[in-house]
Amino acid sequence: MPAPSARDPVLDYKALPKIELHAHLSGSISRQCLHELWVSKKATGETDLRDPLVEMPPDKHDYDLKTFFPLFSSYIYNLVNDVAAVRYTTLAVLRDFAADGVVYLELRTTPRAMPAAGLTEEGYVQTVLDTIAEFENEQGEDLGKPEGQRRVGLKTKLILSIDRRHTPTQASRIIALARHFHLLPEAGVVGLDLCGDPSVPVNLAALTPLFTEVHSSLPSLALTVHFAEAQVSSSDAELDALLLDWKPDRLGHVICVSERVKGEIVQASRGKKGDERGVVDTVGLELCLSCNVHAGMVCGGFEGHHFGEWWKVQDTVVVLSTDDVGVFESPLSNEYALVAKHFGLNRAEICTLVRRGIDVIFGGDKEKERLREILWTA
Ligand SMILES: CNc1ncnc2c1ncn2[C@@H]1O[C@H](COP(=O)(O)O)[C@@H](O)[C@H]1O
Repeated sequence: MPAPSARDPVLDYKALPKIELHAHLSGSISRQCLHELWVSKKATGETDLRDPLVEMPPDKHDYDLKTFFPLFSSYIYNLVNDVAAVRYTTLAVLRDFAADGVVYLELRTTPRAMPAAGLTEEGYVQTVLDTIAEFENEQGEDLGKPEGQRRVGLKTKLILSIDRRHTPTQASRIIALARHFHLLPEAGVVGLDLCGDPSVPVNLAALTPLFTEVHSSLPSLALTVHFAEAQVSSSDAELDALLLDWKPDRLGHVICVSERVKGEIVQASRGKKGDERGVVDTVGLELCLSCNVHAGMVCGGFEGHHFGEWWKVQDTVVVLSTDDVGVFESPLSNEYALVAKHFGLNRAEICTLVRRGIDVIFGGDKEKERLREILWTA
């Protein structure tokens, strides 16, 4: 669809309908939402944590890989610790993405049991899926509005994350959950992810057979992995196993890659054309500029980001993503503004960049069709 203001050379990045494919649920909760949750828990004596606005001061974005991961294990997970909190924060995250003009979201989250609240890992996933359904119903009411006042709705699918810290038993349980929820009629879960602190060694010997098995027995369940996020997680052994044995459909971050590995990525992408799995036919690269720059994961600021190297490569598809908008506070609309500013993309190139993302979503052909209709062509 052409943009309502197609002749205006200045793009309204918020109004631009966008695709977000790399967003961690717990990292996408805004400070304000965490604060509201804290206020209500404090009032009922349910928490003795510090105010999130003190713990994560507004405008502090320079979390590096050492200070970033403990935010979850030592703080956010202790605040978001029951069904009501998961529901409240998930709803807020969905509303924030929708308000920023995101029309298709693949949200990822690590299934987390909350024994004190009587919640199992399965119950956690069910709660997130129920909240997505609730949000979509809430949006549905918008369809009753007269034409011209309707928003294009946000459609959300879920990816289940396995953390590098997980034992093979935990990983097997999450794969089984993904399989279960993927096979339900609504198929709310569309993929698996490998995430977590890159400084934690990943147990490739144990995980590789698990991932290759699910890939071959349930090809429609797609796979994305955090790839070469830091030097310490970029050995040849790790990158070769992830890329060549696991055969992921998308790669997150892709920072510390040698020329040889870059060539392998392009080859893997070309190889997908004839891949009988056919979830996507090109490897997608989920690139998160603000996160990488603020966390000091790349050198040379925004201009030095490897987006500049990849976005014109025809054999792969780059999808701009936010990673953890709650922490780094750069919404997807701003990520597009940043690439326009630092890499000189014009209006047509931005629209093309967004539309190319359609090819690497995990959400199926019907959703691809909807996106082809609603994403701007110019
Ligand atoms: C710097 N970028 C990143 N690299 C690797 N893993 C990341 C991440 N950002 C977030 N996570 C992973 O996502 C979890 C929080 O969301 P969920 O509880 O799953 O919804 C974190 O604990 C971490 O394992």
